[in-house]
Amino acid sequence: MKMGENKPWYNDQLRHYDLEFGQIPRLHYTDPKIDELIQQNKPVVILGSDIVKSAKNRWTPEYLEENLGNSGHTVFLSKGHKFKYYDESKILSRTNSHGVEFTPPTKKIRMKIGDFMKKLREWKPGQDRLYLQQPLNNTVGPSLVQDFVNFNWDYITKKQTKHQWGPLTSNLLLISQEGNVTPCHFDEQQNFFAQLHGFKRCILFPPSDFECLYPHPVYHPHDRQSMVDFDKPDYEKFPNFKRANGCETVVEPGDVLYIPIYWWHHVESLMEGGTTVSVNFWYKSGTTNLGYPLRDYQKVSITRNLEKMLVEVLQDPKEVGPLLRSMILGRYT
Ligand SMILES: CC[C@@H](CC(=O)C(=O)O)C(=O)O
Ligand SMILES: [Zn+2]
Repeated sequence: MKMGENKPWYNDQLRHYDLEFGQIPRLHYTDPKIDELIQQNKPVVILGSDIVKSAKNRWTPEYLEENLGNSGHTVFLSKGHKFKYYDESKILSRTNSHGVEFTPPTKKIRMKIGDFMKKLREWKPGQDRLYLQQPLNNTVGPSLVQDFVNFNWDYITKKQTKHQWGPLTSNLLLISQEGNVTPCHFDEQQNFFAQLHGFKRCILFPPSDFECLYPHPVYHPHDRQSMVDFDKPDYEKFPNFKRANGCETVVEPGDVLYIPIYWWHHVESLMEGGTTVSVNFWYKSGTTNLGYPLRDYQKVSITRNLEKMLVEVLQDPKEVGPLLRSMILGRYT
């Protein structure tokens, strides 16, 4: 079905990209195919579950303003609609002493929820955009704690156990201004991404699209982020981007999207769709029993470890390319 038909949004609320995307399966939570897909490390949208029923459409921006607590939260500011993540610890690292100039694309500040909501209400085009991204912790108000306790932890924990995931590491609360984009990246955790208010378009690519999405080097602050600007792809620098095999869905309140570990994902709050609220559940991956042939995400993990070791031992990132070329050209190619 074309995106947007018989749906509470319109196609022109979706940003336009050069690629065509398949559809991520959307299955009722009782469908056994869900476990098959999770086992295969493939994405699926879980429908009609009560996983976050206690927060679905209840965690509205106004309710959160009342109940999130007054301790101040992490807010990112951006000049444009993109909020590209960067690892602050890698800005100052030694390997960057080789003149890798890095200007953070967003500003990270702490803001009280009341100020954040006021800024959202008064926002004018041309002003910095805002995105609140705060791990849920014990500073939230009692009403939110109750809602959180009332998530369907039985269902979630059963999935975690059945698929031998590691421990839950965090739940990131996301309050996004309409139209904001989190550009394409992958995480090294399993993720149940729950949509609570408003609509978000999620475009996912398999780990095997590594060669099409050109991640920054591991030592770079934008490690795990794609170098390709989806709004204006540079096909000279990134020719394989046109071969990327994306699939997409628009998550609605109550939907839970399984974003498998090492899967690339681009997330956008629909334009003119109002403020959106999501919460994710990040799990460490379980112990990897290496079966052969290796899975695509296992190969990505191996290349990352290799890259880290080479940068560490060579010290100068500019030596990694020549060394790898001399090692493989004419011998493994
Ligand atoms: C972190 C922000 C992003 C979600 C995501 O990347 C994740 O849950 O891993 C989004 O919703 O804008
Ligand atoms: Zn992510």
